[in-house]
Amino acid sequence: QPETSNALSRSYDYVIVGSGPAGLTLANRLTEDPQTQVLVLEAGEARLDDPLINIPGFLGSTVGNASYDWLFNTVPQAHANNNTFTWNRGKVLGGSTAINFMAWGRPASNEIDAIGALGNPGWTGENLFKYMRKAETFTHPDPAYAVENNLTFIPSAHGTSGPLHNSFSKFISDGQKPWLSALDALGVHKIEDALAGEDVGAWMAPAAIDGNTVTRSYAASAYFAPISDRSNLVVLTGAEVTRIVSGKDEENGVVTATEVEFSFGGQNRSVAIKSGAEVILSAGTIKTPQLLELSGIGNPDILESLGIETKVALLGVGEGIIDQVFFGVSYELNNDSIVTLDNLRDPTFTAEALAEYETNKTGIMTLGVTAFSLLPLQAIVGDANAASLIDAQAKKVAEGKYSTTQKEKWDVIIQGLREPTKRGYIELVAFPGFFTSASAPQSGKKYLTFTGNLHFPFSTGSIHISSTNPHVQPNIDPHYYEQDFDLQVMVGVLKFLRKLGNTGGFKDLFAAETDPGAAVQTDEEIMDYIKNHGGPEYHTVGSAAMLPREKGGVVSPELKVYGTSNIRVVDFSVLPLQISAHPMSTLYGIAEKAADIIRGIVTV
Ligand SMILES: Cc1cc2nc3c(=O)[nH]c(=O)nc-3n(C[C@H](O)[C@H](O)[C@H](O)COP(=O)(O)OP(=O)(O)OC[C@H]3O[C@@H](n4cnc5c(N)ncnc54)[C@H](O)[C@@H]3O)c2cc1C
Repeated sequence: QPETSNALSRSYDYVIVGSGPAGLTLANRLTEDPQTQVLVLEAGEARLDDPLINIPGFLGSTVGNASYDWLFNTVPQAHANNNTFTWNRGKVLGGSTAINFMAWGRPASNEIDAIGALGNPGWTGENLFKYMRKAETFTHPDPAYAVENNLTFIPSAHGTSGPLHNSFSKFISDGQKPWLSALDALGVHKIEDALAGEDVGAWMAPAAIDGNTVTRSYAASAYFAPISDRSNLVVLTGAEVTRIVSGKDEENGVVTATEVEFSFGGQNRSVAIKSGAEVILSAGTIKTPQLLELSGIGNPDILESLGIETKVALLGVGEGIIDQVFFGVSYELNNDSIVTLDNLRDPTFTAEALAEYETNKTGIMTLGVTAFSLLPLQAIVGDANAASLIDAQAKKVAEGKYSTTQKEKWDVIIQGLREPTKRGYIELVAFPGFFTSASAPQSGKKYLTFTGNLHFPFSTGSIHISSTNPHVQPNIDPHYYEQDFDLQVMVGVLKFLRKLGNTGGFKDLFAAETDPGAAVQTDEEIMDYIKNHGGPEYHTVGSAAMLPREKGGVVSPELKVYGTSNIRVVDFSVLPLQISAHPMSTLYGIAEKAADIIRGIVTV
């Protein structure tokens, strides 16, 4: 942590807001040139030595803890029984990669091609995969362990020298082991490697765990710690950016950032943006649109109702957000000797597990989630039901009074739904422990939870400021289940998960379904369960979408905010469409690509 006054008396070529996977990737790559001066402003604190972050088995333990988590909330959701939902996000050096579940995945290549086809030249699956590989080093598993656990991979799909390390979990619970065979019995077949460009099927996934140190590999440990002594990089933690100050060229109307304001130690501070320098917003899907609006970039109606002068009228800021949702079905295991995360509710067990981890780097404290699958809708509800659901939704989209851009985005989902071998739609995961919320786990019992994750919801919402106070969170309104299609699909998913729980090795392992439990049977009861006990998957996109300006875009394919000369957005808010995978790998790839665009190594 540098002396603040020293840090602020220097002049910078890039001021990066937020130290998540995008912010720190950029900071690392841009400071490879010793002449380039970079400042990162991060609202959270650095916790590089924190065992709750670093030890994989503690996954989930910091979620909900205000020392690590922004703890945002949605507004009441009209189509989800008026419930509000907590949106957890990392407020710490490394952003959400410090608190996340470490699942390492990639979308199908054709999903990125579809984003390019919306009007973003240069954004293709092939090109972005190159950057995703650049970001990572994949440690091969021990061959015998790989055979025993069906851990397969295609070497060419993985990076060999990037900062972010990933590997297969060294611990797989016996509760998860029937995964591939039970899904196979239901017609969902194993694929060799879901990171190689096609991801429909079932697989055992790697996690963002360093294969050598067996610790979480995340933005701060991977992209910051190894280069923290670069004299041309300053990272200021506990610095919450509140606004970008800008000037406007009267002749061409282009806006140029001149200053970034932030609060630090209870005081208002600012850093000047010198001529030719840039501000890069990497504050994540919630805070990035908030900062744009507070800085006068957004919908004039919203800005002016709060007395904010409009610098750039961009109607797309905070619009078109898409949030993936999930719910769980939990089962009590009939064999108490199976080790799951439930064991960690027992302090004696945890102490022993930690000792084993410290000594041997084995046992449950090395755990990553591992058992994944991605299914087309047809595999969930059958061909005929899928066809009639899709046809009805396609008709609704074609005939509805929606904007042309909205229809174009939804048409991409519909086309994907009609190509079940190319595009997955629902992710299923086997989580080794109790991971539902309708009831509480019982002491001494072990559980396995299946999650059903809707990766391409039609429901689309917004994030906008409701106050000029930067410390007041914006109104987050994802419009969960506004499109009834999403809910109908999720009902089918719950029924499918129950079928899975009654299949093969799982049937023999499960004593009883805990949540939702036998009392929940009719479609109405299932819908209520999903609305009351499902929740966000923490993967929101779209609040500063990369699209042509006339389509409601906020940033260009170079990730430059339209109407500005020196403000970019590089984070998950730029994606105009959802992807089928957990975001991290894609995000590191986007930031690696952005670094090359910014340095002029590639044009897009
Ligand atoms: C609980 C949870 C579990 C997840 N599990 C997985 C998983 O298993 N696999 C996976 O791939 N992805 C997972 N994700 C998602 C993944 O971590 C995020 O998609 C990704 O980190 C988003 O990156 P980002 O840079 O857009 O934002 P973030 O990672 O959220 O980073 C934004 C950073 O900006 C900072 N910031 C925000 N506002 C300001 C401000 N005004 N001033 C200064 N700093 C600011 C924040 O504190 C934060 O450090 C999970 C996320 C969560 C929350």
